[in-house]
Amino acid sequence: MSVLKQTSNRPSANQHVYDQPFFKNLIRRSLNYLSAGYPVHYTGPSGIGKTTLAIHVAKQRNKPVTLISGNKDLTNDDLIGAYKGYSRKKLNDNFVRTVQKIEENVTEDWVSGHLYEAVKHGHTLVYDEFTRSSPETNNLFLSVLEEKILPLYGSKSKDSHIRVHPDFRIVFTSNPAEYIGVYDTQDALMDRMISIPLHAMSLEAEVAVVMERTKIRQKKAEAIVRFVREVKQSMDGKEDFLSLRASIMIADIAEKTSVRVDGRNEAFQNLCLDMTYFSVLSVTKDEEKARKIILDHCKKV
Ligand SMILES: Nc1ncnc2c1ncn2[C@@H]1O[C@H](COP(=O)(O)OP(=O)(O)OP(=O)(O)O)[C@@H](O)[C@H]1O
Repeated sequence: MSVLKQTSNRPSANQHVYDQPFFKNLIRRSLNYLSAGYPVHYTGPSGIGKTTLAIHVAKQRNKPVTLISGNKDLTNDDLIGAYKGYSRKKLNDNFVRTVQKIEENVTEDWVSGHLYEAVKHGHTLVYDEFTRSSPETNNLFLSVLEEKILPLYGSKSKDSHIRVHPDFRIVFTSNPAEYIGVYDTQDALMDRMISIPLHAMSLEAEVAVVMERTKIRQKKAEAIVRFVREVKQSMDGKEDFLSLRASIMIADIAEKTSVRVDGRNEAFQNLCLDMTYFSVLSVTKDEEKARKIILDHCKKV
């Protein structure tokens, strides 16, 4: 689990990607839902920008942002907190030389969980890939969303719960249920959030992201994005294969290692092959065909 705390709302590097009408509208709606008290949930295939968008939206609320990544090992102790470790106090009273009195005090120390802190102090929580955590762990969120309390189950705390701060909000993200390592989402939890399906970005938005992330020039970024999209299209446009990350990696490596972005350049062909071959092969299952598809599209660059 990772936690990110952010108090400032500096304009982020990806600001101009989100200035596009599609994102502007989506971000405005999301902020409205959050301010009305509803959690927002972005769902969609891997690598289309859900986490980046969720963090961007969360930052817009001008409250500290806490990021929790869902995983099967996430426990109530991680979320709520627990008494861990020991503090030991030893008093050696040797005032009278012949008499020795030793007093020992052992206490457990409370370590707050990330959800506890976020709920208590009114953070905006980004719960990334929440369906990778077990449904038992996610049950905690039912009480948080419905009763506005965080129950302190099994924490040995003398309090049974803490109240949710009125500013506390959650932005969830998830991959579709057919992904490996994803649990079925509980209807009760889904019922309490506003789920917005995200699909691949427009060409312009993808080019803007690639330029943002790699500082590559627009023409080269566009050529790379087009190449990846065309390969994807030749696989019936399967959404969850060859994400934006492939374009970012090709552009990044081409920039850092001075590979000329040109379909006739063998080094660029090899780069395109290395970045996409495994994904294409996983769909075609035919090595020759996979190579041909990639090289045919690469040579058009
Ligand atoms: N608006 C943006 N500005 C800059 N980079 C972006 C933007 N959106 C996405 N990216 C980059 O695209 C890549 C994929 O984005 P992200 O991790 O947010 O996708 P995701 O849908 O959450 O993926 P996953 O489901 O695999 O976690 C990352 O490298 C991210 O930094």
